[in-house]
Amino acid sequence: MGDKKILKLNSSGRSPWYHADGTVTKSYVIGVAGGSASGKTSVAERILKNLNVPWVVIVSMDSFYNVLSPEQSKLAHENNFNFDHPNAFDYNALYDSLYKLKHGKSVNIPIYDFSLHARSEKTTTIYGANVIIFEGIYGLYDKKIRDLMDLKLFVDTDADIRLARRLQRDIAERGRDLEGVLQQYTRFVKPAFDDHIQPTVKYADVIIPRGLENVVAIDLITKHVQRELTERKMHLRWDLANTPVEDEVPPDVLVLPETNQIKGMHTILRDKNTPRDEFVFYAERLSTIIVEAAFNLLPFEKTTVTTPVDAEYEGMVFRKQLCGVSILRAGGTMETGLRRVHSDAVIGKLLIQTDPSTGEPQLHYCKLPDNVKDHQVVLMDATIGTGAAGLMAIRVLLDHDVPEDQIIFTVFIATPVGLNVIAKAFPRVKIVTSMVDPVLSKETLYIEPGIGNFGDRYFGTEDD
Ligand SMILES: Nc1ncnc2c1ncn2[C@@H]1O[C@H](COP(=O)(O)OP(=O)(O)O)[C@@H](O)[C@H]1O
Ligand SMILES: Nc1ccn([C@@H]2O[C@H](COP(=O)(O)O)[C@@H](O)[C@H]2O)c(=O)n1
Ligand SMILES: [Mg+2]
Repeated sequence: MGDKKILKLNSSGRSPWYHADGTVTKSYVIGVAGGSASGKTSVAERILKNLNVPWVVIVSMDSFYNVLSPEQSKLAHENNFNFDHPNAFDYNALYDSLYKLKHGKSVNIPIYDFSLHARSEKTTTIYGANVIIFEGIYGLYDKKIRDLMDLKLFVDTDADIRLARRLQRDIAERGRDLEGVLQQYTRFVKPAFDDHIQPTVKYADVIIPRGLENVVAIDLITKHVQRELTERKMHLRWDLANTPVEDEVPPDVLVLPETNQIKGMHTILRDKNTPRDEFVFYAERLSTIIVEAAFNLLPFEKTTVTTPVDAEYEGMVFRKQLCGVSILRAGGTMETGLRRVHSDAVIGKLLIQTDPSTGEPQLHYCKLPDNVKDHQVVLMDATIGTGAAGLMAIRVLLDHDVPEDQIIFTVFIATPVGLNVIAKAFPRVKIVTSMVDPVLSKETLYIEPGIGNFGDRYFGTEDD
């Protein structure tokens, strides 16, 4: 079994947008170059904040410094290694990572430790992105890397201010002393800037004089990127205040017919006074019906069997492998239903937690069978509210090479807004829900009338 643990994702989310013809809307890549301590990292962070769109990541060139030999490491600790020469970086690894990210694949980015002059043990896993902000002194140096960029920026800050800031920062944050910073600066940093970094300004689309202070330039850049994202239809937000509300259920979503039986089960499940054992019974009964409906969408083949009276019966058989993937915890409530319908199904699990204040999802745990791509996947959650957790779960499945049309997403309740978010991003994923609830509260992100916290009611953890 493939077992990945993602400790913390230090970005504001992720996912490129997949189309019905299998093509991907590539991530929007912004390159930020400039001298050391010109404000590249600060500008990248400010753009990320001001953009206010989901799934923006910053990739720093520092993560791609070449690994030093013991001799080079010794020189580095004596401030005698040239970290400012263009050859100090691994451009191939950098290109591979940016290319993968731009095309919706996940990457592990090393985290650099300036005190050790080495990559730390930790890496950050990034699952694709809408916007990638790539920053570093040689951000615009390599042609192949430049060609991945949609927007190229150069931060232009006076040399004396750069030196003053570098002194302060490197002493406070990078374990250096005054003498060492000055020695490194005069010997390597300044000449490299003049000879190699400053000349890359010619590749920039926009020069930002004074970096972070230049509020007007940052504002113009932010607006430009937002416009570009809107044109590429990558403007979906988790902040529902700015999300256009869509009342219509997308045409391809399968909503179970509202029979008395379904309505009766919903009545029991939605009633806050329903005791837990009854809740569990009806949740499992309803999940069985939902999974049965999902099964009808799976590919069956014709087959012939012989009956006990030696007659032939022309029937249908499901020959594919089935994997149920529950979005923990609430998706686990559908597992019994899945097993009742198909006892051979293997189960995968994703722990995705949504920040209640922003509605933004984070992937914390991922356990999927190694060959998940060869399975028909029934993705299970209790509800689709904003659609954020579902989007991330689908993104993770695609990243494990599960074709989009091999995924069926099953839930008890969905909102029109969440259904639209998912259907637009992943039009070939089939969605099955037993009911659609009209309201998703913009304040609390609760579904109304809703069922309450499905996981808590099912697992009996309401008082935890
Ligand atoms: N406009 C600014 N005013 C004051 N300090 C700044 C400004 N911009 C950046 N800094 C500080 O200067 C240092 C260098 O900025 P940073 O963004 O790390 O530059 P770079 O990534 O280009 O090396 C950091 O300590 C940062 O907090
Ligand atoms: N081990 C290292 C690696 C790099 N540097 C210096 O960092 C500068 C690049 O980072 P910025 O955030 O300042 O762009 C570069 O000028 C190197 O001199 C280092 O000191 N030690
Ligand atoms: Mg920096």
